[in-house]
Amino acid sequence: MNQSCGNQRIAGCSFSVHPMADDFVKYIKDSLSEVDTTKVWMQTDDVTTTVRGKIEHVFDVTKAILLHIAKTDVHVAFQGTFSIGCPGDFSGDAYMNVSSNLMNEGLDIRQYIASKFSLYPLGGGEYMNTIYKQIDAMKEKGVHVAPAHYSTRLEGDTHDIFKGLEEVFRETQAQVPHTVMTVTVSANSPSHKEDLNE
Ligand SMILES: Cc1ncc(C[n+]2csc(CCO)c2C)c(N)n1
Repeated sequence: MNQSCGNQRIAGCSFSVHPMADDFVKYIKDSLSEVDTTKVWMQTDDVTTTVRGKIEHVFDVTKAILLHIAKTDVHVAFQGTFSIGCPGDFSGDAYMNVSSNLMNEGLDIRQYIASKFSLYPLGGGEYMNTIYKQIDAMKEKGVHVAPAHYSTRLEGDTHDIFKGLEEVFRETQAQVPHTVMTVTVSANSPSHKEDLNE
């Protein structure tokens, strides 16, 4: 299958948001319709939404959907699987021949989140070195980094964390044929003592 267009491969994220509110359907539907998704291929079903396109737009859209819900102060969980180079994926040319300027940069709010991410560099050799290098790199990106079982915990502002995750994903995918990264986020949790909005 054709995985590339020009010299960029198609990336994607399959994700769910879970707003902890009685009217969760409205939170989900509003966020999906109000965020600008014109630069990604998008499909929603009862389990997840999948967005596919250039790396920068996949991260821009997923971050914007999370922020759109979190800015209302509702407690929301996000779970996403980012992937690039999947042998089964194919390129949607319309979404690769777009400019790199982001469609949702205007969401200029500070939102504290706690997060855990796991990186899976596939098809390369020294996968643990790649992972350790990227965890170390994360420590230079202005977010709090702590070890966790099977993942690495990140705490900080949503923009800083998503920027860090995008850089980790981008650098890893340049080194191995197939990269998968899972990300779990909790925003506005009653467990959070620190909140950058206050
Ligand atoms: C990002 C995202 N996409 C899809 C779902 C699945 N889902 C659960 S309730 C609902 C609205 C009613 O159809 C949908 C689409 C989700 N949770 N988060």
